[in-house]
Amino acid sequence: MEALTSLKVPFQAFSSSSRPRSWITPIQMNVSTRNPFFSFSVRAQVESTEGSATIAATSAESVVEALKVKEWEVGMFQDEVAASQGIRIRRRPPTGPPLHYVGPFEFRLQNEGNTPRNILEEIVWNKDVEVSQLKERKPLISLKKDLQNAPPRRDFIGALRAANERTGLPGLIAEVKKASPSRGVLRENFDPVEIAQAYERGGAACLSVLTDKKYFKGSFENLELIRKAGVKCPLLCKEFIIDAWQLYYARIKGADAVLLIAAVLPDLDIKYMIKICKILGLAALVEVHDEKEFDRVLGIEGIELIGINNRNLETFEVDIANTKKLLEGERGKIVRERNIIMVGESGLFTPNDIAYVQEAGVKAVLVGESIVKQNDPGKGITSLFGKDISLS
Ligand SMILES: O=P(O)(O)OC[C@@H](O)[C@@H](O)c1c[nH]c2ccccc12
Repeated sequence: MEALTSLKVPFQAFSSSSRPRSWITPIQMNVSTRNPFFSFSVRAQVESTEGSATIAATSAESVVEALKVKEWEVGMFQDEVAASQGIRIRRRPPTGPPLHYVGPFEFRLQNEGNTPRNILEEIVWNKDVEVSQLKERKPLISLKKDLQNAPPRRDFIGALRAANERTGLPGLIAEVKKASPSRGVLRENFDPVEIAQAYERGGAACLSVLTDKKYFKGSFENLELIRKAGVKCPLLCKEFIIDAWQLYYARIKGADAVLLIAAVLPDLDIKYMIKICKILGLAALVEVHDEKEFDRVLGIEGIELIGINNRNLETFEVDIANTKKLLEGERGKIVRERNIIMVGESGLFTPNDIAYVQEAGVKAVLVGESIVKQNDPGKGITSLFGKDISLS
C-alpha cells in the first residue's frame, strides 16, 4: 500500500466533459501485477469547483464512474442551493445522471429538457463555456502575475458621489453599447473610443463598457482601448460574471468596477466575489430586479453600490416604476441608513424619467440606448438631463 497525495489529475482526463471542473487526488493506491491478472484499488479525494468528496473504487472503470457520479451529485447540490434562494438561472445545461447512478428518482425528472429557459440562462450557459476555455489558456496563476501591470485603479463610487454633488442630479454611468439581444444593433458606425470621449466631454461621471461579444457585440479590446486612450472616467466592465477568474481579468484589462447580477449568483458567490473585488480595488455594482433579490443583497455585508434594473433580463420587459417600487418603505430606509448608492438602470430616455428615478431615491443612473443612439452622444447627455451637465 503506497500513499500518493501529490498527484493531481484533472477529472476532465477521464470524463467526456470538456470542462475541467474537478480534480482527483489519490489518497491510497494499491497496484498488484501478480500474474495472471493486473488489479488495483484506489481511494481518492475528489475536489471540484463546487466541493469535495472521497471515493473508493477497485477498477479503472469504477473510478471513472464514481467520479462522474460525484461530480453530478455536487452539481445537483449547487443548483439546489441556488434554487432555494429563488435563483431560476441554472449555471450549466443539465447533463443527466451518470449511467449507473443510484439515487433519488426525482433527480432524473429534474434533468429533463436541456434547452435554456430564457435569454439570461442562454447567455450564462455560453459564458460558462467561454470562461472555461479562457481559463485554460490563461490560468489564474498567470493572471495574478499580470496584475502588476494593470493600470492604476480609479474611484468609481467616489466619481458618482462627486457628480451627484456637483450637478444635483444623479451621477451618470454612460454605456458604450453597440447592440443588445432585446434591441438589436443600436449604432452602426460604432467607434468605442470616440463614443467614450464624447460621453466624458458631455459630463458622464463613469462609463460602462459592454465586453460580451456574442450578445452585445462588445469586447475586452474596447475596454482596453478606452482605458489606453486616456479617458479619465472610471470604467465599469459590463460582463456576465460567473467565476472569480473574470474579476482578475477585468482588472487587468483596465476596469475600475464590475457588475454582479443577483439573478445569476447565489449569496455565497456574491460574498466571495465582493471580497475579491475589495482585494483587487474594484467597485462592485450588484444588480437586482425584484424585491427578493434586493433583500438577499441587503443581507450581504460590505455592499456599497446596488443597481435596480428596470429591465427584466428573462423577458426583456422594461418598466421604470420598478426602481420606485423597490425603494419604497423599509428597503429605501435601509439603503439611506447604510449610505448605499442606488443606481437606476435601463429604459431612461427623458429628463422626466431622470427626475422620476431621482425622486425614488437613486443617486446614479446607468444609461445606454437613449444616448448611444444620438449622432453626438455628448449632446445626447444634455437632452437626457434637460440641461448641460458638462464641466466646461
Ligand atoms: O440601454 P438602456 O436601456 O439604457 O440600459 C442600459 C443598461 O442598464 C443595460 O445595458 C443593462 C443593465 N444591466 C445589464 C446586464 C447585462 C447587460 C446589460 C445590462
